Formats: sequence, structure tokens, C-alpha cells
Amino acid sequence: MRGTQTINHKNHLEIGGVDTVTLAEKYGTPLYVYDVETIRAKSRAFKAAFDHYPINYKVAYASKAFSSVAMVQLAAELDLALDVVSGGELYTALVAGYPSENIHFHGNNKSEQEIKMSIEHHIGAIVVDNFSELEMVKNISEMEQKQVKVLLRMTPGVEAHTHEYITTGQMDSKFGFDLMNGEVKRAIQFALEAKTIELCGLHSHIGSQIFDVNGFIHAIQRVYDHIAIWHKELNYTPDILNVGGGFGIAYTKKDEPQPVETLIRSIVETVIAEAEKHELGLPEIWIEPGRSIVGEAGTTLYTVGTQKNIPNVRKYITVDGGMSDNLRPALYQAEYEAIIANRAGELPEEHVAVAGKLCESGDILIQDIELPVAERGDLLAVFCTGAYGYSMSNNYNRLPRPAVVFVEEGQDQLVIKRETYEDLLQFDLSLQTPIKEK
Ligand SMILES: Cc1ncc(COP(=O)(O)O)c(C=O)c1O
Ligand SMILES: N[C@@H](CCCC[NH3+])C(=O)O
Repeated sequence: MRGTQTINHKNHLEIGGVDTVTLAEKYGTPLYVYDVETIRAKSRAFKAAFDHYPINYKVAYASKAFSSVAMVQLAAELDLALDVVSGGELYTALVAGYPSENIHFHGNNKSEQEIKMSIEHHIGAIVVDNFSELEMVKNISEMEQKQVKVLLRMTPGVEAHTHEYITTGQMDSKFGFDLMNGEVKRAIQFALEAKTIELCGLHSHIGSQIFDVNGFIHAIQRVYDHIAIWHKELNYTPDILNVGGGFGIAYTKKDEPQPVETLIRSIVETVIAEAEKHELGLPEIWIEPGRSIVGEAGTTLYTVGTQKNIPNVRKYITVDGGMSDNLRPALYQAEYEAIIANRAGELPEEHVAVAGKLCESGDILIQDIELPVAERGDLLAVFCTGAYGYSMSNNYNRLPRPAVVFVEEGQDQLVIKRETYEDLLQFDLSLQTPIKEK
């Protein structure tokens, strides 16, 4: 059990003081349930870890992990800065009333429209990824006659030990200016010379679901070796050093992430040591966690449907969702834990695979899990689905996307409505004219 999860007197899983069986009856399944107190606690933990040090810092929530109007409003309430990676995420933040000066915009191929939108709304910083983007930012800001705040994203050449699809810090990456081949230095020179660009600092992000703090330490040390040179040659030191996100969480008992305090201590103490070593002032340190803020807060509720038993091979139990609401097992072989939420206290009796209902053999949510014997209509709760679940959900097989509810202190609140069949067809147009002349 995580966060505020408990088993109540009816033997049901309760989250945030709300019975999950009641939630499933009220909103239907599949259903994403977010434990708001867990989101608050994670945010507090990051800030408390920084507060030990006499430094300026910013904790930005990476909204790609889960973006919605209510989530952005919660981030604002928790005084988190906001990382967006598309016009859509920026639009969500603006509609949510999030203060634009606290937003920074990522991405390796921002469109002209996205850059214009960022400049128009005076967002906190555009994190520029490559030279063609840097030129676009310069040209657009000159045309608009507006100053634009910029961070430069560097690829530090550090391998993070995680799934190969989610490492980003290695040299052969589509993201960022290469630190080792002199690109970053040229980008700094370009930005310093551009009159409409205010170069606020540097950024690196080495990957996601990282357990080993050494990746961050090596990246910071490597960046500082270069900062010392840029200081001498260009008289430039960054006011902001954004070390990205990527802090891992425990999806299963096998996962052993470092506590937030250890991670932040290592990051901050490495920055302090490097700045002292090179006799440089301390930058403001920014981080941008996504998964570690919302991942553990999310639980997906499914209804168990059909079963298939292949004697001596495997028993499948099938739920009413799958890779359309959680792509991670199919994409990264991600592993999850689950319980039968309406019989939460029962002991496991058999090994099963949890299959989704989509028309793909790879649509298996959990390959092997021990559960009580499941029956049609049981409620399956899959834990730790708060990050990159809803945000990577899709309508494959024309499945409507599930609803999202927030729960806290015995109250539940619908924050994203379930899609309907009509919603699925909202952009479809009927065939008007014969396509082929007879
Ligand atoms: C630039 C950047 N910042 C922050 C994040 C958030 O990562 P995570 O959700 O693993 O903390 C990502 C995703 O990997 C990212 O690409
Ligand atoms: N979507 C990924 C993480 C990628 C993060 C974005 N750079 C996941 O589910 O783990």
C-alpha cells in the first residue's frame, strides 16, 4: 500500500479516504484515480530537500507526465514551476490560469507557432534544443520586438542506466547541443550576441526512471569542466543550471529508487563543490521531475472480464482497458503491481497474466502476478500509473479514453471526463462526394 491507500472494513481498497468500489460504481472503469495527498507529499519532499541549503532553486513539474487543467492548477497551488513540451501543454497551462512567467518550454522541434505563442505569453524560458531553433527564436523575437528568456539544452554525453528508449544524455541523442564537440560553446556565443535573447542558463536531462544518482553527478561535473572554460573564454557563467528530471520510482518491489533527499543532496552538493572548485558563483538550481511527483499517486481501476486458461502454460485474466490507457508495458516492458480492489485483503492464490482488451498480442499489462482467484466483475487496481498513463493514452481500437478523478480526505472530484463514442467521432466527416469518377 502506498500513500493514503488502506483496506477498509468492507475489505475494499480505499484511496484518499474514498472506497475504490464506490468510485468504480460512480464513474465506471477503466478509471484513473489520483491520490492528491501523495502529489502534495512528493512536492514537499523535493522542496524540503533543497531547503537544507542556502541556494536558490526551482522545482518544476514536468507536465508531460500528466497534464490536465486541474493538475496544472494543483501544481500552481503547490508552488511548482511548470515544464511544458508542446503548444497543447502550454495552452492547458494558460487555460488553467497558471502564471506564464513560471513556465518553461521544452522540445526538440518547436514550431514557429509554438515559439510565437511562448514569446507572446512571456513565458519564463524557452529551452532551446538546437541551432535551427536558436535561429528561429532569434528571428521571431526580433520580428516581434520582444525579449525572450532562453536556456540551452546540452547533451552531456552521460549514459543513464535506464531503458534505452528513455535515456537522453548520451552523445547519440536527438536532444540538445552536444557538450563535448563544442556545440554548446557556439550556441552560448550566438545567444550572447543576439540582442533579443536573454541567456538565463543551461539545461541537461539525462533520462527517465533513473535510480543511480551517479549519472546526475557525472553530468554536473562534466558540465562544470566546460563552464570553467566558458567563464575564461567567453566571460560567461550560467545564472540557472537546470539538471532536468528523471528521478525513478518503485513500480514494483524490485525497484529501489534513491530517496528524494539523497538525490537532491547529491545534486546540490556536487554543484556547490564544482562551483567552489572553479571559483565561480552559485547558480540557481532547477529540477523538473514528472514521474516522481505524480507516478505513485495514480492507480488505475479496471473491471475483470473474460479469462483464458492454457493448462501448464498460463492463465490470462482480461480487463476492460489495456495499452490504450497504459502504453508503458508494451513500449518499455514496464512492470506493475496490482490487487483485486473489492477483495483487497485476500491472500494471493494463483499466478496469472493480466491482459488488456486491445487487438494486439503485446497488450499484456502484467506478465506474471499472484492474485486471489479473480472472477468476472472483480475490480482490479493497478498501482503507480500516475505518470505517462493518461498522457500517453490513445484511442486505438476506438476505445474511449477513461475518466480521471482526484481523491483527498474522503472526497472525490472528477477532473477529466470519460470520452464517449460521440467524442470519438467529433472530428470524423462523412464522405460527401464520390472519390473516384465512375
Ligand atoms: C527535458 C525533460 N525534463 C523532464 C522530464 C521528466 O522526466 P521524469 O518524468 O522522468 O521526471 C523529461 C522526460 O524524460 C524530459 O525529457
Ligand atoms: N514516457 C516515458 C518517459 C519519457 C519521458 C520523456 N522524456 C515513460 O513512460 O517512462
